[in-house]
Amino acid sequence: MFLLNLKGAGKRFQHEWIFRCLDLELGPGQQLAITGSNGSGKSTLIKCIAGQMPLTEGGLAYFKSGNEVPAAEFYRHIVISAPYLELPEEFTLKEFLNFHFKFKKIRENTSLREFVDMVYLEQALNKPISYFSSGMKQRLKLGICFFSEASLVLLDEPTSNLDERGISWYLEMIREHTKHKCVLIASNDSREYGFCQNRIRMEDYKKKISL
Ligand SMILES: Nc1ncnc2c1ncn2[C@@H]1O[C@H](COP(=O)(O)OP(=O)(O)OP(=O)(O)O)[C@@H](O)[C@H]1O
Repeated sequence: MFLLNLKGAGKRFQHEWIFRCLDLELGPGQQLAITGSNGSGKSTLIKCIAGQMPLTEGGLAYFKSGNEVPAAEFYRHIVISAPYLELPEEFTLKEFLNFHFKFKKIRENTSLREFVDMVYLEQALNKPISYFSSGMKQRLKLGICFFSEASLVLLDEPTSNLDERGISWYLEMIREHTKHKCVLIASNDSREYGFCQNRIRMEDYKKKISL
């Protein structure tokens, strides 16, 4: 059993509060859409939850089987796909997958062969990632999220660079492969998050301070 808990969370850059007073509690099988206009702080919140950026105030905690996970161990339970995260371009797909799945276990009963079929990259196994199209890179980033063993899946703009087939594929993957995970989606496109039971708008957590 996994639990993500944010209490009174706030983030400020210099003098500007991006969000404040944000409380969240999410567990397995729950999906949260983080919506808001450009620059409202969706990616900033995702980065804070991923442990890539510290909160300015408030608390962030993960619990696994009732025990709090130490901050230094968060990354073991999290997978993230975001436009600002780069893939190692000099690796071939095969080299990258062998490397990645050394650190994050591939989902039980899934082989590398099945993985590449699922993300329809079977023709690209020996191709350097630098030669991938932007859609191929996006399917790889998302596939890593869907097929790694992790309780918390963070997706920032998940269908960017995907065509209609890719978007249908994304929705099917979400349906079939995230049932018992906690999924957070930062997005402005309702097709990406229409299925989420929980939604927040970043504007509701914006409080500027005057100095
Ligand atoms: N490292 C940083 N230092 C200072 N300001 C930052 C930093 N990162 C983000 N910001 C600012 O925080 C605000 C929120 O940015 P963020 O990227 O989180 O928004 P967003 O909702 O994801 O936007 P978009 O929909 O355009 O992707 C913006 O005003 C941005 O300029």
